Amino acid sequence: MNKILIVDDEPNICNGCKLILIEEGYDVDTAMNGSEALEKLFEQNYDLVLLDIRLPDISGIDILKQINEKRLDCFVIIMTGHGTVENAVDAMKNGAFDYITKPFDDKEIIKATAKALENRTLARENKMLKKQLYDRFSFDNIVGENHQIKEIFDKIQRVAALDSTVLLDGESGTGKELFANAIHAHSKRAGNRFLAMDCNTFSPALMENELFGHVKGAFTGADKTRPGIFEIASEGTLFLDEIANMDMNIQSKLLRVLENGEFKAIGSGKVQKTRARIIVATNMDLKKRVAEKKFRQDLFYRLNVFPIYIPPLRARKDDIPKLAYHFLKRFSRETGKQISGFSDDALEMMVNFEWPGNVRQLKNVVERLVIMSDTHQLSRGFLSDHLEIKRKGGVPDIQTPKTLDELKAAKKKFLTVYFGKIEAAFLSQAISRADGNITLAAKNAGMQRSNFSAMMKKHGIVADKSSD
Ligand SMILES: Nc1ncnc2c1ncn2[C@@H]1O[C@H](COP(=O)(O)OP(=O)(O)OP(=O)(O)O)[C@@H](O)[C@H]1O
Repeated sequence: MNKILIVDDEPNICNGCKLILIEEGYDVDTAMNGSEALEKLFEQNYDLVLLDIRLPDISGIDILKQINEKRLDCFVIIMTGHGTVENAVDAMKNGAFDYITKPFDDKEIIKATAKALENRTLARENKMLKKQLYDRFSFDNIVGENHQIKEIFDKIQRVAALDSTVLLDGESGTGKELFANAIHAHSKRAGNRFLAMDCNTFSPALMENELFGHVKGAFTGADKTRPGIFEIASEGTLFLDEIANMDMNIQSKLLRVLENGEFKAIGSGKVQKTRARIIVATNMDLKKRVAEKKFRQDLFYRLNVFPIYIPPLRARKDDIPKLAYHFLKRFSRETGKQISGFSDDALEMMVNFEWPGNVRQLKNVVERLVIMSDTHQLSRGFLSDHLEIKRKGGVPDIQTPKTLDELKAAKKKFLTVYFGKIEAAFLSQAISRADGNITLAAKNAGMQRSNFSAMMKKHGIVADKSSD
């Protein structure tokens, strides 16, 4: 039950308000002067204080200042009988949530109280969400004892507080998105949105639309104005993954955003401003892309203000046992299995494995082991069966390449044929698990709906509109 303190030297007001608010189901206390009010405030926890601005001993403003100083977790509504704007403005400046002018009727006091308490609940939830976000991406949940990872933690802590652009560079699965999230969670933007976008998934036209939005009538089908993520994430953080694949035309638009925060929605002549913090990631050598004229040099310099290199897992083998145990604990908890650990030779095998898919691959292997295991300890034999499946399975029917170009073509074919199949299967499974509800499927898969839909489009998967 919400607890309220009414502070007023007029007994009629104190008792009258008390009766009204008790009727409304609140737990109400009163104080007839400033020192009694402070005594009660320091002793008990109140959700809301209705505070008269003029008291015989201490002014309401001074009490308000004490509430702020002592960081008491309550909202304050100032009651002023003198109705001057100055009093009210002064009170609001000192952190009061609202003010009401005497004389007020029952309805006014009930409405003001309900509004303040509703806002207080929201503020509390927001604080809790911020804390959850912070805990999730706190360094305790990012495993890394290796000195290179510790240096990354240090860099992240330094850069998080600023609004600087960060470039995360590392192979796929090394944790770039996890570190981007950690930067956001440790920044002053933590209470605002973190939006991620994969530049690989979108065609240039879709990408421009997603980033900058469009105005009504900008193209066929644009039946209403829709904001892009630069507008939506203006107070938050925007994570652009696989930046090396960004279309050249969009690269120049991104450069403008980075230089002065300006952009234009598709079909609009109006320049808009964004304050979004930008974090980008790449698993390609951006300098090489610049040399190949596939990436703008000026954009590269703009993005390279604060580069963070995340080494592949094989270059930080000392972290493998810790990571393996971290995931073992997590998946054992999730599946309710009692698995005490890995045998020594299983751990040794893991440490010596190359992990081309980095931490993501290790995580997936441990998840599979936990699901399949019926024993208390995971042995080397069991592990090797599950690593072998990966190695034996899926060797594609591609002739051994003789030149570098053929090797590149083979790699492309391999990715298109095999990874495409995995991507399509992943989408179908997610959609069917969510009974055809695309929004839910995207949410469960940990993706933004727009990214999910773009991936569906790429594979020609059509949504069952009736169920979404
Ligand atoms: N140091 C770590 N501690 C705990 N979990 C980690 C760590 N590094 C990565 N992971 C986990 O591994 C998975 C892959 O990480 P993430 O998606 O951040 O990689 P990425 O580099 O962004 O990959 P990609 O380039 O393919 O997008 C995620 O589930 C992430 O939570």
